[in-house]
Amino acid sequence: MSNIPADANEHCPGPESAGAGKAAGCEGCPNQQICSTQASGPDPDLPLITQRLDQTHHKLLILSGKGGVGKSTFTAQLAFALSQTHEVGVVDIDVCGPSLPKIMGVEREDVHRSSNGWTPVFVSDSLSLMSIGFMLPDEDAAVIWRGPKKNGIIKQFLRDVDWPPLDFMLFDTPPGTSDEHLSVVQLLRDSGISGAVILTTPQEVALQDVRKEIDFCRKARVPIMGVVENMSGFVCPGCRHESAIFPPTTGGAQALCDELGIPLLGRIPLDPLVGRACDFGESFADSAPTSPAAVALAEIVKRIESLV
Ligand SMILES: Nc1ncnc2c1ncn2[C@@H]1O[C@H](COP(=O)(O)OP(=O)(O)OP(=O)(O)O)[C@@H](O)[C@H]1O
Repeated sequence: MSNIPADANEHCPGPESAGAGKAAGCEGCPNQQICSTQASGPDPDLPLITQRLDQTHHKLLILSGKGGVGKSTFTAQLAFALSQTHEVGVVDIDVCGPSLPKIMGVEREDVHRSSNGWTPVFVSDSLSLMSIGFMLPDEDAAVIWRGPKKNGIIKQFLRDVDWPPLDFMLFDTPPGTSDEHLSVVQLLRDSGISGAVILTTPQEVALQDVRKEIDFCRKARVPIMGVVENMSGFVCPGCRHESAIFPPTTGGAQALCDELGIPLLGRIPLDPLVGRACDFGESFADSAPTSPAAVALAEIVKRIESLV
């Protein structure tokens, strides 16, 4: 069977078999968890998703091991930057903590339905967003859903949304490796994921979790585009002196990337203007184009464009 992972156990029954993840031969296999949580047999909706996304060129997952390292902020700012020259769609699959409507300045918008499906919310002519945040009765409403329901809404975002032709589709994910990650990997199995960008901060505790994300990508066969180190030093807006707020005691993301042979895409400093831009739903490349964070982001955007 061609779709048996290279690192699977010798007696792998096949990731789409009824016994996937549960058969005796699966014991101790590095892919056991991924296989046991997916439904057996190919999802009948995969051809519909592939058809919906056949005008979408590059699909990028934005991942992080820890929460609060700036994944949604980075996704939004990357989307703003790419949309200057490309058509960009963003899918917020952080189902229980959707923050992109606010960070992208469209929190009061509604999703409309037409005969072609749901219309995503347009942040600008070249930037659209789909998030469960648009469907909640109020901004304080909690989404408390188990895996199958999360899988259902992610599927709807891919199968039922009338996405325009896109150069980039970015997926903002929850921290860690959970139901949402497994769902998106399975749902994009046929249409393909171009790569994953992994966000971290310089502390060892965050870097340890990056190793888990890398392991997940390798098991799920998602190409790793590289790592972005966020909150990497603080440049004082007054004297421009750079301080290490989170000192990289073990060498930070650079040492980890060197060890694992993964590109470090760049380092974004802590910058109060970033927090401000998020609170106001703005692009900080527009609101503070000469700030160290905006300059660092621009370099990362160039690297990502060169890697796809
Ligand atoms: N480089 C930065 N400089 C200053 N503030 C930042 C920077 N990056 C992110 N922030 C701030 O850090 C906070 C957390 O960011 P964000 O919500 O993007 O993290 P997250 O990784 O998506 O969190 P979660 O995974 O829990 O959703 C936000 O208030 C954001 O404005």
